[in-house]
Amino acid sequence: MASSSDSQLARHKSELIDLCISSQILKFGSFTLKSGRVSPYFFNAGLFNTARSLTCLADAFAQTLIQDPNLPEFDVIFGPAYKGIPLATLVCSRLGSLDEKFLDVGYSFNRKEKKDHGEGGGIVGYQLKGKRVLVVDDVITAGTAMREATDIIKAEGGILAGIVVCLDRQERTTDGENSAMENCRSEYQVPVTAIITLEDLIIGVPDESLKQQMREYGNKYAPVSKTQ
Ligand SMILES: O=P(O)(O)OC[C@H]1O[C@H](OP(=O)(O)OP(=O)(O)O)[C@H](O)[C@@H]1O
Ligand SMILES: O=C(O)c1cc(=O)[nH]c(=O)[nH]1
Repeated sequence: MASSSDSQLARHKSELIDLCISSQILKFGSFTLKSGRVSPYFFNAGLFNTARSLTCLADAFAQTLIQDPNLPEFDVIFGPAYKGIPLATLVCSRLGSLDEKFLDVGYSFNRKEKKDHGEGGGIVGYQLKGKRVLVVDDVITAGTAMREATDIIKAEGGILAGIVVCLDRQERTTDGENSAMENCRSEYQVPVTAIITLEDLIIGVPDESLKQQMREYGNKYAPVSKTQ
């Protein structure tokens, strides 16, 4: 069976894709997304649930961040609830162990429901006020979750520094013609990066009929510039 390591993808991408396929983090069927779109594939980052898979994910985030010539300076890594929470923790810890210049970088996440006892509030971890914030998340589809995350950062007095997601599904926003990633770039004017894209996933998926279903879905929700 061909694996994505036979392709031209960078090693950290192909290893991640192979893991997603072998661990069924990438699933096939019919899935209703946050946007209401019905997708024939689903990336379930909740299944990065072992030390082995988290190590692979941490490697992929770290490679992507460290190799990025446009990597912004940041003080805090923010992961939106829920699936962004372990990602922010993981990436913060991995960067600190790779380079001591990251040792004082903080991590933080929001609560989906505010807590009104104990320490209270909506943010756990490093406070964002006046800090340069890098957002990490599992997947971007129509960009709603990213807007919610950037609104939280703004409301907390943080300064958005950049965005890194594990998977860019390369879809357009629900209310426009541009890709959700492009929309973030132009709206926030910060570096916006993904470890892997739908195109990368299609390379890694061995089954021709699944590849075709992913292409058809991708075309249906592609940014308008890409469909012309
Ligand atoms: O770009 P979008 O169209 O917003 O879709 C992507 C978002 O949807 C999911 O979050 P969700 O809030 O569903 O789930 P979670 O609580 O499992 O993280 C996913 O984790 C992304 O954050
Ligand atoms: O758009 C979504 O809601 C979504 C897509 C996907 O592939 N994985 C996920 O967790 N959410």
